[in-house]
Amino acid sequence: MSPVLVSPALEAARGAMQQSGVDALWISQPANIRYLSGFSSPEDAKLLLTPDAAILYTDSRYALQAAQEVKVEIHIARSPATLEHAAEWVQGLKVGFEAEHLTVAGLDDLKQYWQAELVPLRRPIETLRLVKSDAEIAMIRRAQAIADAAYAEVLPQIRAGARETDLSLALELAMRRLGADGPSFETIVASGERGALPHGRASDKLLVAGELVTLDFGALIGGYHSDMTRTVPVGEVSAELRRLYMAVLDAEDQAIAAVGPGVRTADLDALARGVLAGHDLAEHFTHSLGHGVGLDIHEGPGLRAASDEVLRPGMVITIEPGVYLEGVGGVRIEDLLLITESGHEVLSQSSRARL
Ligand SMILES: CSCC[C@H](N)C(=O)N1CCC[C@H]1C(=O)O
Repeated sequence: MSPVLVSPALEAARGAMQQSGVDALWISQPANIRYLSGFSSPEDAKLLLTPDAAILYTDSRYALQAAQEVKVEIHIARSPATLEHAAEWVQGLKVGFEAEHLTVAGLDDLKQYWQAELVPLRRPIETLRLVKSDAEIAMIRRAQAIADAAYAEVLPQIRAGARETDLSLALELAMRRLGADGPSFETIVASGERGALPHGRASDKLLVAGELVTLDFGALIGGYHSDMTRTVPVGEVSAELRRLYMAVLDAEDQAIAAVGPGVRTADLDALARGVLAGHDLAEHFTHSLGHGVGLDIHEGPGLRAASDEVLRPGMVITIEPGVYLEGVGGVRIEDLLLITESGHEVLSQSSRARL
């Protein structure tokens, strides 16, 4: 039996377990496993949490790494031996599982190997991750500072003739050199008409004078992400592109000014959409205003119409309005914000272009 664990995250998870009316939790979502155990290769692990045990299951490739990183009990095995071992712990219990992360085959396996009542739960651990601890905020702050520094290094290279992939590589190299474990996600560099692709991966296209280029990137440290976007003119741009840019800047400014504890995320999304409607651009804002950032690049709270979430101090969110016009291009400006007791702090420090 593992020692009684006092990690705040595990304690909170046990609280969530009780509230959901289950005796144990079977965790398969990688960021949730990392959050609860500290294991840095959670894609190849599972976690079982009972009232008096926490067991990380991983395979022999990670035996040493797990012993170095993890404070909970470790069991080295591959499925189905994993499930056979866990079966002894869950016998006769009500076991919650993550409905959004267990495959149909995974659930079949649990039914085959366990004599337990299986209870689907929605986001049992993600809910705990919404509000970050001071240590988590420090990691995200560092990741963002690295992304800002990398952007400052690469900015002079954003000029006519530069290749999108060279800019993405330069950003990723600079972030690694500055201490990142890697990029947060595949860096987006979308210039000219490609700017109409919200997730336009860097291509071999060369930047042309008169275009806008959107760069969306982040750094990863200790599993924590940062996320920011800048749209930059390549030389002089047309009055139409300038109009698009100023409209998005206006939407971002107004949304950021409204961010604070107690604010409904759906209201922020509506506010930004309203600003863009005032510029006749609402139909071109085709995604949500933003999202939480932490161990996952996209996590709660969602800043979208269908969300009923309310901002709380300690949440880290993006504000990222954008407009996308096929055949013309696009603009997105994104900053990373920490919700504080009195309002917010903008964590991303890079200046935005003023056209
Ligand atoms: C592939 S991760 C993309 C990160 C980016 N900052 C982002 O979150 N978005 C870009 C377009 C909208 C938004 C999204 O919802 O993906």
